[in-house]
Amino acid sequence: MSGHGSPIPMTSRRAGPLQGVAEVPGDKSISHRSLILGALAVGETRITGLLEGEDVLDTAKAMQAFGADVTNHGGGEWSVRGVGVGGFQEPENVIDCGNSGTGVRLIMGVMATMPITATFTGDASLNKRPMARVTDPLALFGTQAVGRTGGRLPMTLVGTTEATPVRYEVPVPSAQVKSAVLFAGLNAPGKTVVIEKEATRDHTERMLAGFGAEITVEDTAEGRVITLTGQPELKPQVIAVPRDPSSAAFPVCAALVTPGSDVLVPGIGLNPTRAGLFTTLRDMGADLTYENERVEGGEPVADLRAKYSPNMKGIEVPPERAASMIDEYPVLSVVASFATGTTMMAGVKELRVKESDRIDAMARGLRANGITVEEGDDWWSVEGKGPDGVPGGGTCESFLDHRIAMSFMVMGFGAQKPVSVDDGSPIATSFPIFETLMGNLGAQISRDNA
Ligand SMILES: O=C(O)C1=C[C@@H](OP(=O)(O)O)[C@@H](O)[C@H](O)C1
Ligand SMILES: C=C(OP(=O)(O)O)C(=O)O
Repeated sequence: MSGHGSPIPMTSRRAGPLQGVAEVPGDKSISHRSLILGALAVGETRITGLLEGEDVLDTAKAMQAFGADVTNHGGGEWSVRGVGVGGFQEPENVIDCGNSGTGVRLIMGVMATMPITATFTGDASLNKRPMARVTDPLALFGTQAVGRTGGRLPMTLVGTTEATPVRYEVPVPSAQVKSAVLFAGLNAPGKTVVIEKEATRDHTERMLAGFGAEITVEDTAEGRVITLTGQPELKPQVIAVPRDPSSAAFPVCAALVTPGSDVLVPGIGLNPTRAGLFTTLRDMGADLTYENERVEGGEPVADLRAKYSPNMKGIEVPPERAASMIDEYPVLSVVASFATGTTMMAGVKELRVKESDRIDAMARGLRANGITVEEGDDWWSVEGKGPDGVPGGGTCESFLDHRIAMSFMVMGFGAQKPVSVDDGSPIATSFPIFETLMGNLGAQISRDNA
């Protein structure tokens, strides 16, 4: 859990080129779902490459509290002995999901249609985030929720004993909301239907099918229509978690803005619902290539090669691409600072309800480093200073948000003066080896404020 220890100030500065191979950790979204679906299967699911970041470790603890048997065998190998759909026991204590929106929202969905009561909490960041987007559709199944004003954590959910399946059109582009409804539908008899107007990451659909659930996805005029048949027996799986494209974004973007760099980031999942950043960087003129393209575990995968790219141009990022790169806008805004011209990012209101208000957090930090930023409710734009024109020299607040902290570290590698963050401790939620990995490529990060 982040935010419970002392803050870790960090500073990054220009050093030589970044070179070498960056083996980023396992995908966070798939790691959460591997533990949760493993806990709902009958028998033992084995997982390799699990992300051992704080967010996922909190989900592992939660699955244990609900009665699954979760074992860490070391070296990223885990096993989960599940209790079957509907089989969770009532936890004896409050479930603390730390910094993780994905963890808390998915787990709320799972327990919502079981005859148990559970209370959820998180850190200062998670306890500010909206939960009604999940508890509203869960109420349609018959689940009751009582939380703080505005639908905030801590919050108690009383699972329903008589779930009826629902048909729900997700009002915001959110894979967490979609997944919570599908997971609740698992223990409702009959067909639960979820409709999303814009496609969001589809790991839940793919993994439910992999665990043996009956699930169909249709592209219609209404949007993506997902139909799940409730009360399946889920079969335990052997899962190799692919490396996280959202973590790969950091060494990739660092290489693009650091003179002389050439970095290989192997084995990155390029599921189209996740790969929007890489398309955008290529549209900007980044020297980013896909090598050794292949299919692994049913997902497209490639080795990414990123080289210093002094000729990038600002672009208008297509709003319809937002969901496929939603966590990557902070680091994209850093790359945009090193491009020529303006980068416009629209249709991104969801950025305001992440671990921090990411438009506000980035705008403040970018301005502190000499960059001009404009913003509206659901858009923002960054004026590029060119490859060698980013002043730097600022200290930025990370607002308990790992992606804000890592983005400003990337800025410092290419800026004229060092860039600092007040607290890099949240980086451990999703990318615990970030400092070591960047250091091995030749980057300079120190634990102090310049
Ligand atoms: O389902 C998931 O694993 C995630 C969904 C996204 O959140 P939203 O559903 O709030 O868009 C994303 O930002 C988060 O990092 C992971
Ligand atoms: C938004 C994120 O995570 P979560 O919603 O799970 O806290 C993220 O990792 O960028």
